[in-house]
Amino acid sequence: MGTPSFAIRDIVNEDGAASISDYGAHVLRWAPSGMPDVVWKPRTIYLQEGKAIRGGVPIIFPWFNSGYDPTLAEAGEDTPAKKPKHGFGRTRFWTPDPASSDDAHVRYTMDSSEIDPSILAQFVGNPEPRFHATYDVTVGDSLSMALTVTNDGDEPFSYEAALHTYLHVGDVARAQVLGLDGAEYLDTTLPGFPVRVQDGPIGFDGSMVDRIYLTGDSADDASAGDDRGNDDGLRVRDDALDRTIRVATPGAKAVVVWNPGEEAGNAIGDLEDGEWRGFVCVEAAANRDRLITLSPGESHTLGQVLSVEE
Ligand SMILES: O=P(O)(O)OC[C@H]1O[C@H](O)[C@H](O)[C@@H](O)[C@@H]1O
Repeated sequence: MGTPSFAIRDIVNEDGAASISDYGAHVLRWAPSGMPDVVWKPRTIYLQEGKAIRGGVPIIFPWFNSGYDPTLAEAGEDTPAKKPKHGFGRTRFWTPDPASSDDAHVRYTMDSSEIDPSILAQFVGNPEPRFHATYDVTVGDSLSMALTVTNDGDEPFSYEAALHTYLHVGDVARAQVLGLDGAEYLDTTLPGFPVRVQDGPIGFDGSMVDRIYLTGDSADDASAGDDRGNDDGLRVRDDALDRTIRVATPGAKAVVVWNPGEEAGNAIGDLEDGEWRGFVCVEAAANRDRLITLSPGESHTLGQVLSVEE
């Protein structure tokens, strides 16, 4: 195998087109044929080892933000901050698997033997986890992403994960996230992350929105058969581009919704002023006390499927 490089793979077929970076196994953009991009990319993409790529679909693994240990939380203690922020999944070169890739599909792998033991020691419940991870991206008129982690060791371990998808919208002020009405969420913009209940669609007024929706096994399950207008599932309505993006989250236990708003958005070093208006992040997640625990030999797949409503 050669030295890892910042290779970018373009997947183009008659139904859609995507670009994927080996660094981070990071989907940089995706659009169904003839449509504006659905997965958002900033005007400039900075590729630098050790730094996360902005936009696209960062893989958050094996902890979210600075990490969360439920045992410590139950004991009333803070989890010591883990580094790097959001885990190492987005700042590693993943290994492409050409034998399992074609003009619609790319597979990447990563093995715990490639990771520094001092970083692995930060896993919840097991300082010496052994695992392999597989990331499958399927490109067409929908985009499917699936992160599968398998416990190859003799002891259980736990991890948090998210597919931190930046969805392109014409103007976030004219966009709404639908399908979470009545769902409980942690408002992580406030001290202590108070639990709130979503009332109606989620809108964006230029202040930061940063929420973890406690949807259960999937957002679709959470909204099944309810009478609050959630029956059509999780989606983003974009009045500026006059379209609706559907977001399925198989294997997720939470959904994170994030837009930094004006002040924090303009302060992000790898974004130009005003670029925060062009996206909303809707993330298939398993984080906080909804993390995933794998027994020896067990696997879990966290997925996200995007499509544009006809
Ligand atoms: O700037 P990043 O490290 O990519 O993090 C961006 C954002 O990710 C998630 O959506 C978190 O909920 C936010 O708290 C965080 O600010």
